[in-house]
Amino acid sequence: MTPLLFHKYHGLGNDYLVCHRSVAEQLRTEQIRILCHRHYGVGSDGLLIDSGDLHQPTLRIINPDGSEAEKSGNGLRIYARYLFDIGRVGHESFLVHTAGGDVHCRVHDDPHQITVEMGQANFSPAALPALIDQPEVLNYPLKLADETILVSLVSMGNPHCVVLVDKLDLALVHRLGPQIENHPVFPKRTNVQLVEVVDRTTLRIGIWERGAGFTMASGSSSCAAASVMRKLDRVNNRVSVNMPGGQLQITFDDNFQVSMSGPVHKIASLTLDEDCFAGGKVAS
Ligand SMILES: N[C@@H](CCC[C@H](N)C(=O)O)C(=O)O
Repeated sequence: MTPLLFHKYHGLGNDYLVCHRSVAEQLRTEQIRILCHRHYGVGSDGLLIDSGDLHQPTLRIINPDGSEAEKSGNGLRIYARYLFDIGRVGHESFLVHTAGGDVHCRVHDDPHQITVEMGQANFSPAALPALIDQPEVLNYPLKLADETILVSLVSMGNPHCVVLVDKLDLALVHRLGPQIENHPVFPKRTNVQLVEVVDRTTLRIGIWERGAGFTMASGSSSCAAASVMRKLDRVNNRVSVNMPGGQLQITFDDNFQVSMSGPVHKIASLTLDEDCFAGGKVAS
């Protein structure tokens, strides 16, 4: 049996455990839930699985509820830094395969700083998917249990539902997040962002992640929120996105190709004790 070796990193407080495919293959979904649990396990906002392919880095992203995500912005920055730390890449730009599309990553001279070319923001609801028969969904009235809110949809390779608010209130993120995440219009659920426009170069966002809940930061959410605000002409093509965990820089070209830059820090390398899986059961 391969030792259960993990490497823990965070990007602005959005924390992930990274492991090799041979380690992940030993884990059942229920065990991943325990591993990511903050009391029964090591605790993380998800698991990043490295294919170990020396020629073509390939990343799988597992949410803490055991579901699989197509893409993750902070996950990609962390994966890039992990590949740098183990000597598989240097400072040159390199390609990573994800289920949500190929991206280019670059570790800066200061290896805490990483840029990911996240690909093109896709405003078609079919891309999320969302069951709304329109070419694009901007400020669409979505009916919730007790209210109707205006939402805008975008796929960054993974699904996002963006809600523009006058003033960001994190309690509202906790109240609306799970309702929107699990709304029947989203057959594969969705990530959710509440967005306050501070000015044409600055956003504040609160995030509710699919399969993870409230998180301190999210890279794909920052790209999604900035893309929708760009589409609505509320921001310029360079935007600072502020989250409870800190700030990411997002830039666009004229075709909505999105670039994201921000920090990553390593927390620890650790070997999991199998006893971890004997002591807890996490609700699915
Ligand atoms: N934290 C991530 C997003 C992770 C995946 C997401 N929960 C999903 O299910 O799509 C980020 O930084 O982008």
